[in-house]
Amino acid sequence: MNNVIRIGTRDSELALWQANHVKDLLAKNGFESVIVPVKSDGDLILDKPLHELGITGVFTKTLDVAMLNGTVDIAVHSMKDVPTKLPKNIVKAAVLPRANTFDILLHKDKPKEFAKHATIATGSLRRKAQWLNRYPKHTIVDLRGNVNTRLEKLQNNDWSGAIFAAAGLERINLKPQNHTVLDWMIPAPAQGAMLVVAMENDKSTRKAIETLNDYETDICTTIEREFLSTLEGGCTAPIGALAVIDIDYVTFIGGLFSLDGKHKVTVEKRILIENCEGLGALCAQEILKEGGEEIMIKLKKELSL
Ligand SMILES: NCc1[nH]cc(CCC(=O)O)c1CC(=O)O
Repeated sequence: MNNVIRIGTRDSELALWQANHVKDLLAKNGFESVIVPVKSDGDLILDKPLHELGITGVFTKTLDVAMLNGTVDIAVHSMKDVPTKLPKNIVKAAVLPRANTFDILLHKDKPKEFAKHATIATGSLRRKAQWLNRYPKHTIVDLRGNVNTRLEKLQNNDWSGAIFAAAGLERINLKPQNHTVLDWMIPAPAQGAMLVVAMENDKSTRKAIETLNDYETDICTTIEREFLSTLEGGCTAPIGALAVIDIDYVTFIGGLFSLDGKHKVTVEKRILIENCEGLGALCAQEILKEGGEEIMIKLKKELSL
């Protein structure tokens, strides 16, 4: 490594905030770094097809390529966007302390009761399935784009509300007036956590980045992502998982939903942290046994996973 760590990031407001956050934390620990926004896949050329390098993530592939090409030393990601299997030669260098894990609903009308025929916007199958499970008569419309784009679309449509990750809104300093924290909705595995990845053989960079690792967030997100990978759901399937540590215990809740929200299987466990190895896989196995297998088979057909 040259002494200045090059931080690769996408150029959305949220991504830039996260990269700058890592830069600040590194500075506190005595490491100099510089932000390198990586724009589009267009100008990134590799000598092998992406799948041969194990690159699969829609949100992360641009930065993976930049790292493999040596344009940047590390990449900062919203951890929930990162496929559970990292590309060849790229490793987890640190998991940062977690922010708010919950989803929130932003709505135009007063919170009270949701109208019988509310229309809720979200592009996430996990959010859609859980919303329809709770409010079967509501309509879900698709909403995509980065956080700013989605907020704009909410303003310009007559939807009752739209669902966001609280962490994303808080990071770009948006505190909307009418909102409801959806504490009943199981978040995406690793929601609210940031992952810093580096090249496996870049020992000196990894040593610097490791100083940022948060032990508890690392444990919790490992369990959640193990749950996800055991279910073989990928990052788009309607699967939620949340592990929380209090003192010596970890409490895990995981759920698998059918796309229409009609079927759900959930699992909840509380165990001593020292016994938590394999907890994610164990809970996934339980889900599969208790009806999850049928949901997964149907899902894989519907999503062509
Ligand atoms: N897939 C988009 C995405 N990736 C990470 C965040 C927010 C930060 C986080 O959840 O950790 C968001 C926005 C959202 O889900 O509303």
